[in-house]
Amino acid sequence: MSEDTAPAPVSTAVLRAEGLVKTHHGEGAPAHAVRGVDLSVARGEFVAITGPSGAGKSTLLHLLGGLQRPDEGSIWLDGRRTDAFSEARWAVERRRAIGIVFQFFNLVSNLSVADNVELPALLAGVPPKKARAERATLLAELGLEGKERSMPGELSGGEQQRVALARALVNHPPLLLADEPAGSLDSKGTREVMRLLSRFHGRGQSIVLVTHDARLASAADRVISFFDGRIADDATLDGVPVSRRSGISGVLELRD
Ligand SMILES: Nc1ncnc2c1ncn2[C@@H]1O[C@H](COP(=O)(O)OP(=O)(O)OP(=O)(O)O)[C@@H](O)[C@H]1O
Repeated sequence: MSEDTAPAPVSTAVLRAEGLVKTHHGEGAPAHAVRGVDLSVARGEFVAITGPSGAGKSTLLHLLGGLQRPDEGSIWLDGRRTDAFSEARWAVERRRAIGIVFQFFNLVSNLSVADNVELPALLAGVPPKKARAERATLLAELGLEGKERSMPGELSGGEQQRVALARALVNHPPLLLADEPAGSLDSKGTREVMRLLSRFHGRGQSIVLVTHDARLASAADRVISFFDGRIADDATLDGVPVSRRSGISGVLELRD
């Protein structure tokens, strides 16, 4: 059996990482952004990762989503080992298994709202008619009916983030990664994002959310405090450390 097809150590985990290390080599001293992270996220779980600026939160999320490569460590996504994937294989995997939303939406500015949402479905091989139907359902659900023909620049920040959410979810990925999704929104937009994340979570969507915002983090059912490249604390919102809940010290086996 190749490493690629070997089963993940915890079969209920939608995401599992072991021994992740990432150092950035830019100008000046190397930045040890992620210094040895073990993490397991159960299917249907909503995990918030908080911590001070520069702690390494975004780097960790980028590693988990294949947007950056770890220097060391292993990642399993929905049962498949992904850390040795090529760029092309990662691109396919992201379309299938991960939705990602960012602070600044990253919509394609010269495509309409409808096309932005349909594009990932079409790229994944979904028939055009089905992609249109998925898009229509999601945009209606997200309160964006009537905006299909708008261009992203014609929408408010909150509306653009809702389009980004629709685009991230159009292929029904097992995992949604969100990096400061309300970071550029006002309080109304923040509440809206929080409500939507909670709603999708309520339907079983697994979510990993990086945020500075304690209000957003409070929508999650587990909060990881990240500090200096490491997990400093990991607890469910009822205050139970995840290691104690699972009966395993260190890391992190979650629910059945
Ligand atoms: N591409 C890069 N090249 C060089 N250094 C980087 C790069 N990306 C991040 N870093 C550095 O790695 C460290 C962790 O950054 P990261 O963005 O992951 O932290 P963060 O916790 O998400 O911070 P913030 O909350 O401010 O976004 C910082 O010291 C940062 O300057």
